Amino acid sequence: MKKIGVIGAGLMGNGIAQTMAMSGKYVILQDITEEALLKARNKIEKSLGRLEKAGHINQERVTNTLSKITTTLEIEQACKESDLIIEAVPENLQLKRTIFEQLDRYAPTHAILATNTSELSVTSIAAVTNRADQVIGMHWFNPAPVMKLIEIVKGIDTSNETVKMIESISEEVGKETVLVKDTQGFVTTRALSAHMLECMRIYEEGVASLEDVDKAIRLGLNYPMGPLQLADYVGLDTMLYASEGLVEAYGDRFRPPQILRKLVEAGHFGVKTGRGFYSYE
Ligand SMILES: CCCCCCCCCCCCCC(=O)CC(=O)SCCNC(=O)CCNC(=O)[C@H](O)C(C)(C)COP(=O)(O)OP(=O)(O)OC[C@H]1O[C@@H](n2cnc3c(N)ncnc32)[C@H](O)[C@@H]1OP(=O)(O)O
Ligand SMILES: NC(=O)C1=CN([C@@H]2O[C@H](COP(=O)(O)OP(=O)(O)OC[C@H]3O[C@@H](n4cnc5c(N)ncnc54)[C@H](O)[C@@H]3O)[C@@H](O)[C@H]2O)C=CC1
Repeated sequence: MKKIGVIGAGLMGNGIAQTMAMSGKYVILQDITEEALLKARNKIEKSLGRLEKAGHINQERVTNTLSKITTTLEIEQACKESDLIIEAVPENLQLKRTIFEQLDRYAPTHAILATNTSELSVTSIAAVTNRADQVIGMHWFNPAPVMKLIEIVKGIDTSNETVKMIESISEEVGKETVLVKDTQGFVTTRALSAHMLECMRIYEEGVASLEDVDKAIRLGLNYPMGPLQLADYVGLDTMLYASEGLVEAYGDRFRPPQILRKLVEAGHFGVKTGRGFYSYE
């Protein structure tokens, strides 16, 4: 697999594009606005700069990586020569199904179509294509260039060959994998949601301040980030979208707390909008 199409250039799409390009893949990154593509390129440059400053890569690798990434507003363009297409648009089943219809139409017949969904049904997304055996969940973690895992989700019709190909390319780009069944929230989103939800409720009930809930989990349980800080980092909009599917599958235990709903209603999505649980302005 040499050419990778990435659909959606947001938080995850730009990190996935960067990771692939750093491993020598040619990447074509697609989004619906020039602004999103520009922002993505800036984020990639910043992230590469960080890695260079930390001594992990040299200037030549930065230049080389950037030269491997092109951008487009046309989904057909992102598909037509790609061996693997990774979708990273917002967490909405209908939107993803519409995108996959197009991926199936424009991608070469050999291409694998992967979704970065956090919890939606890979089987349902695959069902709109004529190549369900070549559709798979490839669930990355934020920040994609740094996090070590890819959670591979095998839909009902995903072939073993497709799983092997995705295991192989994940390893090639420096990631470890786990293989999971196509169930709502897989392993990681289900586990993370339960943890985050309880922490939000603890904060909402006034048991401790925002900072102290985060500090307790960070220092007491040795997590790299506090849960509310992590929620802002992931994006509160994405979390709320993800909660809808989890509530449908598992009921009230995943019902989002009022605080999350209100922040999203106010347009405070976390780091990406400058305000969430915390302020970043
Ligand atoms: C509750 C509501 C209802 C229930 C529903 C909830 C649904 C929840 C659904 C969630 C759905 C979406 C999430 C998902 O699908 C999966 C995820 O991605 S979950 C999030 C996973 N990520 C984490 O948990 C991150 C945790 N944080 C960390 O690991 C670290 O804090 C982090 C690596 C981000 C930063 O490290 P830190 O030590 O804190 O800071 P440094 O600045 O020192 O960085 C360390 C190291 O890493 C390099 N680096 C960091 N970021 C980048 C980057 N973007 N690009 C390049 N490099 C980066 C940095 O340079 C440092 O390198 P050194 O070599 O150590 O210098
Ligand atoms: N935020 C996170 O930490 C993680 C998110 N995910 C999943 O990755 C996917 C994307 O999430 P984020 O990158 O956080 O979202 P985001 O909101 O940062 O980015 C989504 C991007 O998709 C673009 N987009 C919207 N409609 C589109 C269309 N029709 N065609 C092409 N592009 C379109 C948007 O303009 C935006 O740039 C979701 O499924 C999410 O659940 C998975 C792992 C971690």
